[in-house]
Amino acid sequence: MERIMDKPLIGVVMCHTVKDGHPTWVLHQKYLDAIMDVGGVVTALPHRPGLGETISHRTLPLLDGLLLPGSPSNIEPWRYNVSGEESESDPGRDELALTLIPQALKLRLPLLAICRGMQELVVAAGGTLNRQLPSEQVLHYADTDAPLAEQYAPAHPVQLMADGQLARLLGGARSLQVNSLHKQGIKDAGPRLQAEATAADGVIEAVSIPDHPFAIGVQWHPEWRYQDSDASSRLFEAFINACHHYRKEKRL
Ligand SMILES: N[C@@H](CCC(=O)NCCCC(=O)O)C(=O)O
Repeated sequence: MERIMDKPLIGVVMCHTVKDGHPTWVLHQKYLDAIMDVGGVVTALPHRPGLGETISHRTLPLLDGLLLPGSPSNIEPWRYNVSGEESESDPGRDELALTLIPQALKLRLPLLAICRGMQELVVAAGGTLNRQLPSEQVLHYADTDAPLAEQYAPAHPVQLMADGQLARLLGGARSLQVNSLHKQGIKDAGPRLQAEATAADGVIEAVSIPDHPFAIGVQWHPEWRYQDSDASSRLFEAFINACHHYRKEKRL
């Protein structure tokens, strides 16, 4: 039987919002359930502008993995050298995520980045975002008034790169139907990232850092009813396996 101390500890970056006038931390339970179901334990990472570096340095040594979840908020465009205002921002999250990611990459700490999280991985790795994806060829954004099951239903296919990390991890799959709840997306993945999946309009929908044990970002939401999808289950299991491995190596 697995001992308590053998379970990998996964840090999950929180989202900040204002609810009924109260500054509030939010995180959909589905992200935490997926991690705990496959054998991890989670610790929430709230943040504050100005404290990103400190939080990063104090928490990373304790972690065996990092999950960057989705969020309705957007990364402020100045973070990738684009001018303009961002009305749906979460500056503390930008700061923490963009501090944690380079350090996690250096430590070879496993990292799974979902939707906004994948966009953070792109920006941290020197890439840029398209702030408003076109929707003529592929509809990337679901109607937020629709029932959740409809919003998170498979929306379009992505082609997986042959011999890519993701394709390998998904048992050699060549394509995948994915849900789609993002208005922004990758414009230029930058020099460090490997494209792992692409939508029919050419938008890169999944990336990885080559030569890293597990640094994968997906633009879709594998955590949504992950048990019903072989691909999503495999992704979370592979992530936790990498976290187990990291933990073991760290303790040697
Ligand atoms: N705001 C960004 C990122 C989109 C995103 O992360 N959506 C998540 C929706 C809520 C969830 O299920 O966690 C964009 O619009 O591109």
